[in-house]
Amino acid sequence: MPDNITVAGIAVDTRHWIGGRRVASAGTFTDHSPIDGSVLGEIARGGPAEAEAAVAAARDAFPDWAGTSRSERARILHAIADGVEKRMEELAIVETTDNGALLRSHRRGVMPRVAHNFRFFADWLLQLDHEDFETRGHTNHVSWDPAGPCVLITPWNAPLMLATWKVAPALAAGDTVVLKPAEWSPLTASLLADIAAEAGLPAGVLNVVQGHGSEVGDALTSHPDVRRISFTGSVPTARRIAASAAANLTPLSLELGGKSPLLVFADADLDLAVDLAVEQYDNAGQVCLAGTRLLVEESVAEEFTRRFVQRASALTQGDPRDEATDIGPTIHPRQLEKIDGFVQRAVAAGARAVIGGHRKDGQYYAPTLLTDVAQNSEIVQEEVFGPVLTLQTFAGEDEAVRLANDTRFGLAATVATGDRDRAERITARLVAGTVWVNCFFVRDLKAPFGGSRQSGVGREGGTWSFDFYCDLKNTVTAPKGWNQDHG
Ligand SMILES: NC(=O)c1ccc[n+]([C@@H]2O[C@H](COP(=O)([O-])OP(=O)(O)OC[C@H]3O[C@@H](n4cnc5c(N)ncnc54)[C@H](O)[C@@H]3O)[C@@H](O)[C@H]2O)c1
Ligand SMILES: O=C/C=C/C=C(\O)C(=O)O
Repeated sequence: MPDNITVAGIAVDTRHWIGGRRVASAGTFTDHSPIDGSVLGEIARGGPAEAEAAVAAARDAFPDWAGTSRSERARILHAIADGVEKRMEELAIVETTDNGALLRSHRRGVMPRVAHNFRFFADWLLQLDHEDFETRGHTNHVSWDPAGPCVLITPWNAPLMLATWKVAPALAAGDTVVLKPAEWSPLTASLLADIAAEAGLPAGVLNVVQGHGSEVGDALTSHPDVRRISFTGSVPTARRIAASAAANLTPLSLELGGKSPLLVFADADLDLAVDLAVEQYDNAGQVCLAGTRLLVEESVAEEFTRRFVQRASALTQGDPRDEATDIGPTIHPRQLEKIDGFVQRAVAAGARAVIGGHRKDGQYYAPTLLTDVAQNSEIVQEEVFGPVLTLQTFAGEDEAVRLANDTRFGLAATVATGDRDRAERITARLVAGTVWVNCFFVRDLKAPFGGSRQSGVGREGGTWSFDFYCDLKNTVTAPKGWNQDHG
């Protein structure tokens, strides 16, 4: 197997990155581009042996990295961000070729966010502090100690953004990392390994193991030397990981799927509400936070639908490298099958496709809006992870909240209303990790991020990330007992 492939003229190493060295595997898996199904290359296919080697490398590198000063760790994280910025265009092109998301989004939003992930957690580390407090004259001092090797497992829909959202705080915390990117989008994680090494991150502090979750996952998540597991992905995989982690009671952070509602009240700015609804087709709907259930107040439903169809029909679908494209392909033929299966079963059950409802050439799925859907139907209850929205109507706040909360998920919700008091009443009653009012996907990394119910376990972001990736320690010091000479 060749050690490198070339993607749009950019060399990407296809091997693992373990202990500061490139490591091949006997087996490989084939990586395809969703843009046209073409073969990008053969990628090292890790198994238990590579998992073991990567955890050993992370364990060996841990004492030195944990003992590195906060300011030095922050300096290296900023140097990684510099490297990301220097290679921004290459990262954007490789990511688009590998996962099919829009090049313009990678250039303008996603890759800058990747750099920001490193800068933000570097800076947050430097001011991470807790005010000491007293208990009967004793001082309590809280500290965040590095915890050890972390296993980070990430999905394909925003590969480098979601990987670095975990890698950056883990490294800032003084932990070492084994990153397992998704097998449908393995390439930018390999480039990150290069960038981190160039930035001076010591060998073994960041390791990247490629391969199928089913082949390499268990060996990583059941390993007794692993101190934290952070996973972003689907609920079924999360269950397996949690079961595997249970053997060692390894602490877990799980960021999972969603079926988020977008509530449109009659008093909303209807053009804004339509913009927010159309935005849910971003990344061909392959966004965990997507508000895929449009819940619209009866009195404006007809007008909302008219304007929505007008706006959605103007979207351009096609090659994600083209600046004019609004919606690219789905990630994989299997994902396309899955999406179409959901839609065809919904239609068979009585749903009406107002727009879309069918595949297009290649791996593209037409942006779809389904009405006449029952609250307890599969299409309303299950995550499709494709450009498929449902529309239901409600009469009044109680029904809006009842429908919004009536799934097993609780990742996010969006509320469109012109009434501030109503916004407060509604948001207080919604079950969701993030609620956006008259906006969508505005993210501050200081904020807690995660899901309620089956959308996740725990929260990351700002200090919450450090709370997860560190062993918190409280040191209680008595006022007495000091040697007089040393005060
Ligand atoms: N909440 C969030 O922040 C967020 C963000 C993005 C995506 N997601 C969710 O991710 C899902 C889509 O991603 P996906 O299809 O890649 O999810 P997935 O669960 O199939 O895979 C995610 C990762 O887990 C790995 N994996 C699979 N089996 C494993 C096992 N037994 N042990 C260890 N690792 C294993 C995969 O190789 C991949 O790297 C959707 O449900 C989406 O909502 C959530
Ligand atoms: O598809 C899911 C997107 C998740 C976004 C984040 O995890 C984030 O913005 O940190």
